[in-house]
Amino acid sequence: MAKVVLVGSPNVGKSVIFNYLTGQYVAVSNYPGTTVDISRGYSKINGKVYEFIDTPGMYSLIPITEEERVSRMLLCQEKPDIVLHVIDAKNIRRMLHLTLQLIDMGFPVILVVNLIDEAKKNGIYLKLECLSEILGIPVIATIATKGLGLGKIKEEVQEYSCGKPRFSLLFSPNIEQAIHSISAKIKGEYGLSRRMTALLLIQGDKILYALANHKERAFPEILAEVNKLNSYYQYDMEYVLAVERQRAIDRICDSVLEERKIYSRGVGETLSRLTREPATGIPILCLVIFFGIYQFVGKFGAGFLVEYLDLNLFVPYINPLMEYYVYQYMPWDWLQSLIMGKYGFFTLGFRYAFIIILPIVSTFFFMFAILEDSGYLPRLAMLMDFIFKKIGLNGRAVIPFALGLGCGTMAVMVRSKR
Ligand SMILES: Nc1nc2c(ncn2[C@@H]2O[C@H](COP(=O)(O)OP(=O)(O)OP(=O)(O)O)[C@@H](O)[C@H]2O)c(=O)[nH]1
Ligand SMILES: [Mg+2]
Repeated sequence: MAKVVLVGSPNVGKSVIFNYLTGQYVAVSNYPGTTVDISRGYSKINGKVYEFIDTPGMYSLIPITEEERVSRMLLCQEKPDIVLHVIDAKNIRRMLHLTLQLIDMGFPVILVVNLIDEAKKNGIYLKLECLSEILGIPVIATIATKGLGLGKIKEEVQEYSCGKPRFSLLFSPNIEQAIHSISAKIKGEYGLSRRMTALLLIQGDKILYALANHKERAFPEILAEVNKLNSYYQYDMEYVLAVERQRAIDRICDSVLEERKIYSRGVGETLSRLTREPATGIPILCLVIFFGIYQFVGKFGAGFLVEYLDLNLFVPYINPLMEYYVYQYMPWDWLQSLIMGKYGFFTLGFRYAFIIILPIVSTFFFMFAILEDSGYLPRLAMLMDFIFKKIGLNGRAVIPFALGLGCGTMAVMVRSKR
């Protein structure tokens, strides 16, 4: 069965596409890091069954987060027949880094340029045939949320014959020289092309170092080559390679980015900027906490609704009805106290769940859904990033941190889900 893996940066629409291709449902949200583990699904295209695999978002092949490690391991171990690299059309300059790395890894890549609608809103138009021509791989434009272009992915998947991509990025001569001599010394199997294995070793990839140390007899010589190359440069090799790759990407983008009209900022864009910048973002955060959480969840949900349900529903109707039926038809004292006693099933269980927990949880999730779907949470994460960086975390930690003030279990659950 042919295996198709969806990879790409966080929040580019991989899971929306996966859901369409397989008819399954995996969580989709506008918060990066929604998918934290791999999901598998199957789809029949023209009578042939394909296995599709959704992966957690990854920015680069050199993993920093646990999610990136999962995706990288999957790519190396599962030997996919096709890799669907899903990218955000708005940020093509940043996104093509991974495309070039995937090509260097030796994978048959199909490039899915998603969020075309958002790119257009930002005045970004792309000549995708030209991009496909330069890279020598199929390039498909999609708007996943509207289902546009997704049928084309199925067509390309079944038609894709793994030819050699036309584009091959050549680094500076001394780097190419080091890649050449390290590749020649590599004898082990790592699920990557030799070139990519050498490139990762040059960049000091820890996972590969540990494996190569174990597998390669010539590891000391490989290490000597890496150190020699490092000594030519002032910066670490990951940075040097990224800069060289970026130059190549900029050249590609010069012929692919059709026009870049700067429209006057819409209301959405202005709001987005205001929520991200500390001078305005922190007062907005205070307003969200005061009105959204304190007034709406605290005063309205936990105060007004709780009291309203108790005084207008339970006290006049449900309590007397329950008392009547229980005392009338249940003659046993123990059963009466089990249901209606001070700590009874009705008194403490049902009544508390209905009049206390339900209004609080409903108003909280209602408010949370608004914050999530409006796109406020990723902006809050960006706003908080500079504070959290000081304690070795990033802005995304704001959610489990805030939840942890109320309930440790929730915080741990959210952390492990995102
Ligand atoms: N406007 C627009 N929004 C999109 C498009 N595709 C996906 N989205 C939205 O982008 C957000 C992210 O989608 P996901 O499918 O969760 O992204 P993902 O790549 O799986 O993200 P991670 O699991 O975090 O790696 C969701 O809010 C989607 O509704 C698109 O083509 N246009
Ligand atoms: Mg996802």
